[in-house]
Amino acid sequence: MATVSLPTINSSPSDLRRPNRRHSVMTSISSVGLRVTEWQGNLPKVVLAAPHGRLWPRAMGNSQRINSCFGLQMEACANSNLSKTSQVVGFSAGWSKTQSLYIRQPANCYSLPLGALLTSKTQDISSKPFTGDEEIGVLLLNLGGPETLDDVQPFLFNLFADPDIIRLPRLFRFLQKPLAQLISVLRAPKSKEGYASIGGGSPLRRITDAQAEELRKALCAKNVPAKVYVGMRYWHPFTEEAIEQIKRDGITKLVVLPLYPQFSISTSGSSLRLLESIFREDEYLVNMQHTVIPSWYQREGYIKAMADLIEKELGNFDSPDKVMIFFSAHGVPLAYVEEAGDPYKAEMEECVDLIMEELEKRRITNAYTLAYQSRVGPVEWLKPYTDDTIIELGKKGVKRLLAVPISFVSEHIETLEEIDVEYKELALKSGIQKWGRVPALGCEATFISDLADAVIESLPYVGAMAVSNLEARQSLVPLGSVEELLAAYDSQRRELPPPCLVYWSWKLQPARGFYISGLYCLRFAEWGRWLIHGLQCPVGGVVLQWPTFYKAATRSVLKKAACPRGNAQIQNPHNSTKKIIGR
Ligand SMILES: C=CC1=C(C)c2cc3[nH]c(cc4nc(cc5[nH]c(cc1n2)c(C)c5CCC(=O)O)C(CCC(=O)O)=C4C)c(C)c3C=C
Ligand SMILES: [Fe+2]
Repeated sequence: MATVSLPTINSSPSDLRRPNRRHSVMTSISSVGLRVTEWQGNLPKVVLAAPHGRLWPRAMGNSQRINSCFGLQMEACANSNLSKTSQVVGFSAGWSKTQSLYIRQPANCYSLPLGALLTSKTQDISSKPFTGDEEIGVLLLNLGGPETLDDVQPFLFNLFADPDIIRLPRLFRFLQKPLAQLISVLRAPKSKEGYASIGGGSPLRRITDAQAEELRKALCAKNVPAKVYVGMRYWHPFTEEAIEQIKRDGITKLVVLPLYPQFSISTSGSSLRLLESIFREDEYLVNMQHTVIPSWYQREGYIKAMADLIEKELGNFDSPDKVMIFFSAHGVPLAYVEEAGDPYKAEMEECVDLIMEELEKRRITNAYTLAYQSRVGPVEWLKPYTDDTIIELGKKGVKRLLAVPISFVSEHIETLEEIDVEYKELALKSGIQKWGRVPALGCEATFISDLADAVIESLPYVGAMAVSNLEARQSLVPLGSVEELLAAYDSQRRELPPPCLVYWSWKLQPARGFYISGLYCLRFAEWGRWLIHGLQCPVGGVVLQWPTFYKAATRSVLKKAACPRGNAQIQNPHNSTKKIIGR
């Protein structure tokens, strides 16, 4: 349990007009899924992202999920008189692989009163036009794609230069750009072939621009005039360009909406980290009120829109009920999920469950499966792989397959080339007789309207004061400012079991009498990496960073001590003092 101090927030009309960084921090605290569970004296104890029902095997399904919904509900009721001023927040951020960062409203809770709140909240807000001094902006974050074949290599360079895509140990970060240059040059020919086969470039910019325009119209129709911006991570229009435009337009309230339904460190996480660094350096942005909708795969509108598309495509098969529904998600390296705690896999599995539940309500009970595509490089990625699964299904005698791209809402190279060409060919070779593919959502009306609702529901929390109505807060989509979102994300990694003892002494006497002795300090750092934070050097007092040298040894010692993911108690070999390293 760690505590952080938060500034006291006093609300006044001028505070509301003039955005204040502290407000933004407070908003995010309320938005990322922190909530008061009990009172310590007159201070609320706020717990981050309580466990919620997810990933129950479908056979266990509904009853257990509903229990967890009631858990949320009961807490909400018990604490509905939350103070407007919070000064100390205790983080108790238990994290497991199947937990996600944010409190969310499982879709099958919509029939509960909490769900009713969600709907009425949206209506309340949208019936009042947003007028006055506020300039509302929505920033859509996306990956970006090369528009011509000449763009392919520099696009790939930008992608591989991102430390959230190729995650090097800190000591080797200086190699990031040379490595990105090398990999991008080596990969460019293969990628160019792919882009050439889909018309010479990625359609992503065109589609995302169209989505932005449709979202603007949908917001306007719901009485919320807003400007909608597109910020791409690896190609034009870059996020930095979008931010410049946001400043020129004098936006005072910004909703950040990644166009990835599920959160991953490598996609939304990377874009948010970039935003965090841009925000930090810019006076205007530091003071601009903002909030983030980190993932939205569980929204009813999105789930229904996906189910509509699947239902429609099933209709194109001769025996729709005999079709295997094949969800294919973009993969990530396994270490992202297993070591870095990326919620991507858990969110993906829950998303598939929710879509299948929606289909079941429509009496569509087809067999289905989920696999991961598009792996790059030599490391292990999330399994099962799409290609292996197709071959296996063919062997098992499956004859009809409907591919559903699930991690992305626009057509792009991985739907148009990888699924439509490569996987289809593989499927036909493997014995599948009829192949179909669900289109990406694009500008589908139900989907855009739901995105607009998500934005509208988030508006009261953009730079708002601490929220007094916890139930209302919980009925919203999960939100948070970039800064706090990431802080919460990181803090969860550091919630560790009790410490165990680790002792090392290390001596090195290289040439020229240079003498380093004593491993001094070891800690379990963010992203699940073991980092050694310094080697004491009696000669000259130099502190060296040595992240990888002891990694394997550390693991094995901690494993022996039955503390495989615990924090460590370090004994200084020079003076026998002990130090608990961790949070
Ligand atoms: C949820 C979506 C995505 C995740 C997760 C993701 C992770 C991820 N991707 C790479 C490497 C590449 N991705 C490439 C293209 C690409 N990736 C996504 C989405 C996700 N990536 C999209 C939508 C696109 C296509 C954009 C377009 O131009 O249409 C590419 C380039 C294409 C190619 O050469 O295959 C690479 C490379 C990694 C390493 C990664 C996780 C660590
Ligand atoms: Fe990718």
